[in-house]
This record gives sequence, C-alpha cells and structure tokens, in this order.
Amino acid sequence: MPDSPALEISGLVKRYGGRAVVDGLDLVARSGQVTAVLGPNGAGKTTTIECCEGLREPDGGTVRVLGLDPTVQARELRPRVGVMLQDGGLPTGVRAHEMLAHVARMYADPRDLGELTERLGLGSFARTTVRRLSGGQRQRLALAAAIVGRPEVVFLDEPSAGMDPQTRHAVWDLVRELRDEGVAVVLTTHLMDEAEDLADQVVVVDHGRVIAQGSVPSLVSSAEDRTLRLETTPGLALSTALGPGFVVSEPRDGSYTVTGAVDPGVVAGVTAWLAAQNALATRLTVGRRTLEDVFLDLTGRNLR
Ligand SMILES: Nc1ncnc2c1ncn2[C@@H]1O[C@H](COP(=O)(O)OP(=O)(O)OP(=O)(O)O)[C@@H](O)[C@H]1O
Repeated sequence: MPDSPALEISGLVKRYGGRAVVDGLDLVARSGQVTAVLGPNGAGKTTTIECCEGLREPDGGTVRVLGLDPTVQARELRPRVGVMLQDGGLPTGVRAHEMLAHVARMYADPRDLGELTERLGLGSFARTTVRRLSGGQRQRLALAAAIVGRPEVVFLDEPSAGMDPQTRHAVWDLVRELRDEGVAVVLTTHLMDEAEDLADQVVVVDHGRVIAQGSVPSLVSSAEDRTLRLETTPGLALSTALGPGFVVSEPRDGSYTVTGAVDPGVVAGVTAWLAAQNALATRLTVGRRTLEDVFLDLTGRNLR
C-alpha cells in the first residue's frame, strides 16, 4: 500500500529487570519525512529505536518497519533499512575505507563511495583504523555505512553528536536529500536546532511514552503564548510583576524567561516594575516560543 507508514509502533513495551523503560509507546513515521524523537536522558528513545532495528525484542505491543516485523523478518529488512547506532557499533580493527567498501559490497546497488566520501569528508581519515578515529570521525563513518546501501528507512541515533559545526551542516544537507529521495528518516537528538531545522514531525518521549507530537510550528504555536527574555539583576521576584497565567524562570543568574500571553501592556508593566526595583534591563526581547521552551515545559527542568 503506497500510503502505509514506513514505521508503525503500537503500544510498545520494553522492560529491563521488571521496569518498563518503554511503556506503551505509539509512533508512526512516513516515507519522505524526517521524524525527530526527542526526550530527556533515559526516556527510552534508544531502546525504542533498537526495537525497530530488531536489536531488542519487545515485551509487548507491535513494531512494523515497511510492514514487516523486525525481530522475525530481520533478513528481509536488512537490505532495506539503514542503521546508525549511538556508539557507532563499527568493527574497530579495519581501516575506515575498507570498512565502508565492505558494507557497500553487501548491497545490490550501493551509493558511489567516492561521492559519499567527499560528502562526509571521509577522505582525510580513510586509511586510519576505526579504533583510532575521533568521535566525530567515527560518527561520520557510521552515517556513511548506514546510508551506503540506499535504504528506504534510516534510523539515526543522535547522528550529529560530537560533530563539528561544518560536519553537522553537511549531515543535515544529506538528511534533507534522503528525505527528498523519499526515505523515511527517524532520528533521535538532543539538539533542538537540529529538530527545528530538519524535522517534519517531532515526537517527544518521556518515561517511555509519547507525551507530544506534531510539526514544529504546531508544537511551538499551539497557544498565542510568547516568550519574553530579560537580562537584569539576579534573584528578582519577577512573578510578582505579572498576573496569573505566566510562567517565570531564571535558568541562569539574571537571565529570565517569561512565557504566556505577552502583549505590549505586559512588557510595559515589567519594565515599570523593574524601574521601581532600580533594576536595569540590559537586554529584553520578545519572541515566539522555541522548541526548547516547549520541550522544557513538557519534560520539566529537573535533571534525569
Ligand atoms: N540493556 C539494558 N539493561 C538495563 N537497563 C537498560 C538497558 N538499556 C537501557 N536501559 C535503561 O533503559 C532506560 C532507557 O534507556 P535509553 O537508552 O532507551 O534512553 P534514551 O532516551 O535513549 O536516553 P539518552 O538520551 O541518554 O540516550 C534507561 O534508564 C537505561 O538505563
């Protein structure tokens, strides 16, 4: 069926030692779209992706990749799915270019290795053994290995972690191209700008469940809320200057954010209140909420 999703997860449960780290998770990802899975450390993202890759067996629910069950139909799926693991998962004793050439030989119609090498800047370390590669170089090689076989679905677990900005942009371009070629790209990331730039659909996972999903615009503008950002004297009780319905935080000393229905009257009220405290605002901006604001609202500010 042309409209059937590339990935369909229903009620996925995965337990470790009796604890459900994935706890009834539903997710659909489509061809020609980038789906970004976000969530705090330990939320269950990697475990979910590993169930999709056939690396972990679910304890409940179903996972279908291209309509197939990744645990029992792994052989049929292997040539159609590309996987980039968080730890690289590469053999360490071979040279980078040998590893990639070996992976390419496993596919019927691999990408041009020269072009891929150029695109991801692999040339400078092609003759280095994998064990001696830097973290970012290893990531680049792992990405090349994930896409060399022209997969229909690609799972990228934190693809740009440890990459320098130049490489990150090259990777983003490549991901957009894959999407335009009709590939279903499913990636996990902690980089909100990566999700904002790339994702057609964002899925926020916490405690093993999906707690929000949608396009970036739909997530950031679900209300008429705006964010007022303010730099001034630390430790002010800024919430007393505002009525109910506003959330004030001071993530760094003297750097405040106010979320809510920020209108001209609210800005005037805040600056008047600051003047009464003899506090000078050295910076004041009003903007739309960012994906990071939404993420922190959804998942809280406590460390995991
Ligand atoms: N093999 C395992 N045995 C026991 N517990 C595990 C195992 N793998 C993962 N866990 C636990 O499952 C939970 C979810 O881990 P997972 O790696 O899926 O999270 P994540 O959302 O990918 O986190 P991160 O953002 O840190 O990569 C964590 O509490 C982790 O400690």
